[in-house]
Amino acid sequence: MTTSIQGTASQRQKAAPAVLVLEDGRTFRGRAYGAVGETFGEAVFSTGMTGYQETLTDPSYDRQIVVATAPQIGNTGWNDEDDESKRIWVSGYVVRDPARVPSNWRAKRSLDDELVAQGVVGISGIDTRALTRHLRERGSMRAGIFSGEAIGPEAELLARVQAQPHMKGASLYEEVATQEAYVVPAVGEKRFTVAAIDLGIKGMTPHRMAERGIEVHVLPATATADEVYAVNPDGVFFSNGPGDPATADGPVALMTEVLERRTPLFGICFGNQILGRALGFGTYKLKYGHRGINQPVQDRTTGKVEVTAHNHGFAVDAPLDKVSETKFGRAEVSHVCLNDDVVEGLQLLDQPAFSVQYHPEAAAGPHDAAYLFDRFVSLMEGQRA
Ligand SMILES: NC(=O)CC[C@H](N)C(=O)O
Repeated sequence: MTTSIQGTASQRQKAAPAVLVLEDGRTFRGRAYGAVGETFGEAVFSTGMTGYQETLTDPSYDRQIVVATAPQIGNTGWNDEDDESKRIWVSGYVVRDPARVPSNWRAKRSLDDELVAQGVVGISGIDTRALTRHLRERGSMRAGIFSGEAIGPEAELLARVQAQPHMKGASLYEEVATQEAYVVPAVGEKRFTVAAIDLGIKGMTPHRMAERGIEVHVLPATATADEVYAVNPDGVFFSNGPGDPATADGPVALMTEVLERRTPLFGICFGNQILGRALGFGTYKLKYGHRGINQPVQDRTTGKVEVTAHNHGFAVDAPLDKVSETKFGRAEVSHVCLNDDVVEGLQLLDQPAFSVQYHPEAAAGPHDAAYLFDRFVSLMEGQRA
């Protein structure tokens, strides 16, 4: 049977006018979507055709206004199963054509209603193709969405957007990470224990480990090495997370201790950038980043190409064409994005540690990269042997 939800929140609010103001002065006028009010963040575009529920609840999107390039959003409503964390983290949502009647067997409410319930301000009815081309040409930039009574004179709105902090230099992981440690039990027989440092972890990540017999101890971003080793881990994991990796000095110091102890290590996204830094590489901000679920990546260790899920605005600056000597031995770029040659993975050759810039947990996204969790298991098995 199909559940359909009639009468969305924007219909109830009679779609108040709304405006998106970019920091370079470009504006887009549309209608309120979700909560009515105002919000600020870095405007970025995501090319995923599906998976908006996972995108909106991914903590790595903290303080970002996400533009959906897919023109129709909300068609499958909102369910009680696909959240990647406890709440929506995007600071704003920009869509072209919201579903008037969402329909899916798992839907419990409309996306619009969920945005209202969580107080997330959005805008609909704008030319998202023109906006995306603008961001691609000029780069991701600060923006504000104003709707209803929040719409004031444009010069004032622009001045407020321009007064917002930049994403470069933003330290955000502590504001999204858990305060309390918790355990995700292994599914079936327990084979390994992993300490997972939560810098904005997505729910699917411990789940992908748990289904491989791993008991996952998720620890706060501020965990110390003593707290990590108190769980007696076979491996340590560093999660994805929001903000500029150049600010993550605490996690870099913790990872350095883990590397010194030669504990098997795996990092995803922010975790890859932290490994880059721990090895002595720099990080930099991409012009408009990679966000979507169809990005081609080559695993240079096997030559295979995989289609992968991405959400990153920063990247590691490491040489693609040679093995680097680091303080933890030889390191190489293991994965590269075939669209633009951005570093998508790192691996150490003299000790068990690796990371990827993209999302093998693939929520939402293709499952091509799930083998990386098996690689982590192999490293832990190797250490025991
Ligand atoms: N998903 C992530 O972990 C993102 C990492 C970092 N905040 C970036 O934008 O590059």
